[in-house]
Amino acid sequence: MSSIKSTILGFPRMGSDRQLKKLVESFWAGKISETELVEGSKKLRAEHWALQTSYGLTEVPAGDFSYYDHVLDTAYSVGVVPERYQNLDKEGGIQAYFAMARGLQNKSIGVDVPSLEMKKWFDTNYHFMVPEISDDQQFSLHSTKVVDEFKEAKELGYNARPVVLGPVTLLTLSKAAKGSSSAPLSHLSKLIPVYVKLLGQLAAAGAEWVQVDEPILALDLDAAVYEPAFDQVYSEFAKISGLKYLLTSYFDCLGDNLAWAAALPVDGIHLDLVRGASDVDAALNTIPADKVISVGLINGRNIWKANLNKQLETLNKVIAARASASAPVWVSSSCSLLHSPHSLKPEAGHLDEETLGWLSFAEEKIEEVAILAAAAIDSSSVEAQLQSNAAKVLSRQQSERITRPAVQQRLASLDETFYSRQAPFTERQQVQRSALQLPLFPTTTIGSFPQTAEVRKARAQFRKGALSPAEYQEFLDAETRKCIEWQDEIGLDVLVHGEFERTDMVEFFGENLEGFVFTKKGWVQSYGSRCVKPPVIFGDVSRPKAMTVDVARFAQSCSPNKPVKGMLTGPVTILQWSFVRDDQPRSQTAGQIALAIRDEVVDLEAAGIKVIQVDEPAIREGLPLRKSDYETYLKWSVDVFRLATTGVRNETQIHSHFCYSDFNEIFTAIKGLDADVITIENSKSDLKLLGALEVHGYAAEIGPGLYDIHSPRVPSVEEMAARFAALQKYIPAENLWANPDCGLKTRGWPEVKESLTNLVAVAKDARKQHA
Ligand code: MET
Ligand SMILES: [Zn+2]
Repeated sequence: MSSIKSTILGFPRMGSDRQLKKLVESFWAGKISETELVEGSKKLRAEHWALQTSYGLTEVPAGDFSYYDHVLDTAYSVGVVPERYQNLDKEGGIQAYFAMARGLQNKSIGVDVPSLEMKKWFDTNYHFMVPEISDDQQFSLHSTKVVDEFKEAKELGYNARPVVLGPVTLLTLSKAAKGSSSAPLSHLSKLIPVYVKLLGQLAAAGAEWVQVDEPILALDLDAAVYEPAFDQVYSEFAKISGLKYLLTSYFDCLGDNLAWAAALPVDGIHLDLVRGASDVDAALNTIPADKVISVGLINGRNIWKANLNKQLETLNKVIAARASASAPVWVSSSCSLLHSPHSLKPEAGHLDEETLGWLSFAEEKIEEVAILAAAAIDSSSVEAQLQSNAAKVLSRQQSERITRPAVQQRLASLDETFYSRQAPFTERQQVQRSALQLPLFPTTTIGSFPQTAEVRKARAQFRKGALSPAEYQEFLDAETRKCIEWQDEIGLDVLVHGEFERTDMVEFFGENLEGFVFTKKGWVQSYGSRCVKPPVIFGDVSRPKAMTVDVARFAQSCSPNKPVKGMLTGPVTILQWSFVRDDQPRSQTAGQIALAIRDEVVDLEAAGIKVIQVDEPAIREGLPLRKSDYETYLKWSVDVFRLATTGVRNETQIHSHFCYSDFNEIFTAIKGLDADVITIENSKSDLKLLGALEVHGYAAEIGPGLYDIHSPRVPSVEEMAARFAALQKYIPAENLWANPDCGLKTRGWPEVKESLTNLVAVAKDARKQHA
C-alpha cells in the first residue's frame, strides 16, 4: 500500500496574485525585459512546486506552465509555426510565439500579422489557440520548453513528471491552414518523430514518467480512425528506453474509447472520476494489472470542497480491485487545476466563515488529494482532517442559506403554460408590427456602448465612496441620455441604454440576485493574460427586487419616439459563466435563474418597455462533449429560456443574442427558443451561418452581425452592404435586421460613431433599393 502516489495533472499558472498576467503584460508594453519575464516566471514555477510538495504530494508536474496557452506551446515546440510568423525571431526569441498568440503590429519593422484563431477548450471557458496545419506541413523540434522546465525542477530537487499535450489531440484540435485541404490528422506520421526526439531529450535529462494529455479521448471518436492513430503513436513512444507514460483524459468518461485505450502500450491511465465516474467498473475490468491507474477524484473544475469520505470509498474500491495488480494506484485531480482559482487564503475576511468552509480552490485541492492518499494508506493518520471535512460538507448540506423552499416549490409547480407565448410567432409578428411601427430592415445594436476611462473611473470612485450613490446615478443617467440621443440622431431604430452601470453581464445580475457570492481573488485564466472571476452560485436563486426596471424606464424616457430595449442576461449564460452548485442538477439551478429573469421581463413590460432582449451568448458553450448528452441539454436550455421570456403579451417583442461560437450544430434549438428577433455573430464566418439558414431555414426575425466588433477597424458602407445583400438571398426582407456582431463596450467612441453611421446608411440604401 505504501506505493500509493499523489499528484495533480497541472497547476494554475497565473500565481496567487495574477503575477503572470502582470509579467507578460509588462513585457508586451515594453516595461520589462525578456530576462525579467523569464526570471519572474521561473520564480512562479518554483513557488508552485514548493506549494504542492508542502502539502505532501509525492509527484509534481512540470511543463504545465505557459506564458499564454499550452496548445500554442505544444504547436510551437513541434514547429507548427505558420509562415507569416516565421521571420519574426532570430535565434529562439519569443516574438513569434507572442505574435501567434495575439498578433503583431509594428509599423517600424513593417509587420502586421493577426493572431491564430482562438477556440474554447472543450466545454470550459478557457480558450486555446488553434494550430494551423498546411498541406505541405513539416515538423521540427522548435523549442524544448518542457525539457527546460523539467531540468529547472530537477535543479530545485523535484523529480517532476513532464506534461505534454499528445500528438493525436494536438492534430485533432488543429485546423487546415487557409488554402490547404488535408485533414490535420493525416500528418500524424510526420509528427511522431519530432515528439520522439523531444521525449528522447526528456529521457536523457532523467525524466522517468511523462504525462501525455489526450483529452480528445473524452469525445465521441471514430474508432476505425483513432484506434490505429493512437496505437501508432504510443507504439513508437514505447520504444524510447527509460520513459514511462501516463496517458490522461478528462472532462468526461472514456466510454467506448476505454476498451482500446486501455490496451495501448502505455504504463498508466488517468481517469476523470468526477465527470467520468461511470467509467470506474469498466476501467477496473479492462486496464491491465501492470498499468498504473491514476484516479482523478478531486474536481479541477469547480470550487466546492470535496466530500472526502465519499471519494475515499471510490478510492478504496479501486485499491481493493487492484490488490493483486503489480502496478500501484495514484490519487489525483480530475483534470488540471488550471480551471480553479489559486487559493482560498485571500478570501478569509472577505467571505463569511460558513461559505469559506464550503469552498476549495487549487491550493486546498492539493491538500484534499494529499489527505485522500494518506487516508488510503492509513485513515487514522488523517482522522482529524477527514472529520473536519465531513463537518463542512454536512454544514453545506444542511445550511438554511442554501435551500429556499418557496423557490423550489415555485419551480416544481409550473405547468406548460409557463413555457410558451400566448400566440405563435406569425401572429405576434403582426401585432408587434403595428405596436412598434419599425421601418423595413430595422437597425439596432447589441446593448453595450464604450466603457470609457471616464465610466470606469466613476465606477471606481463610487466603489471607494468618493462618489455618493446619488452622484453616481446622476453620472450614469447623463451617460445614458447622451448615448440614447446620439443613437436617435444618427437614425438607429431600436435603441439601447448602453449598459454603463454594468462591468460584466453576469456579475451585474449575480450581484442583484439571492444565492450568489463573489470572491475577492477567485480569478481563473480565460485566455492569455485575461482572467475572469466567476460568481459562485451557492444556493437557491431568487430575485429580491427588480434589477433593471429603473434604468430601463429612465432610458425609455430619454427617447419619446423610438423603443429602447430592456437588456437582460439569460439563464444559461448566467449559469455557464458562474461556478455552479453541485448539489442539484444544473438544469434546476438554471430554472431558478429563469424564474428570476421571467419576473424581471414581466416587470419591464409593465413599466412600458416594448422590446426586451435576453442574451444567451453561452448557450453553445454549454453543449456536452458527448452527442448522446446533447438532447437532454438542449431540451432544458431551451426550456429555461422560454420560461424566462414567455410571461409577456404578444405585442412585446423578445430579442435574443448569440455570439462566440459556430451555432450551426444547435440551430434547431435556437429556433425552439421562439424569440421574435435574434441577433447573431456572423461577420467572421459568413458562409457558415448562411449554410445553416439554407439547411434549416429560419422563420422569425434575425439580424446576423454586419461587422466584427473585436477590432477597432471601421467597416465601410460597401463591405457591409455586400454582406447585407448576400443575407437577403437567404432571409426574407421583412425579417432582416441590421446590427453589429456583439456589444460595443470594448470599443472607443470614435470608431463606434463611424461604424454605426455606416451601418445605418447600409440599411437606408437597402430600403431604397427594395422600394
Ligand atoms: C457577449 S454578448 C454581450 C451582450 C451584451 N448585451 C452587450 O452588448 O455587451
Ligand atoms: Zn455578444
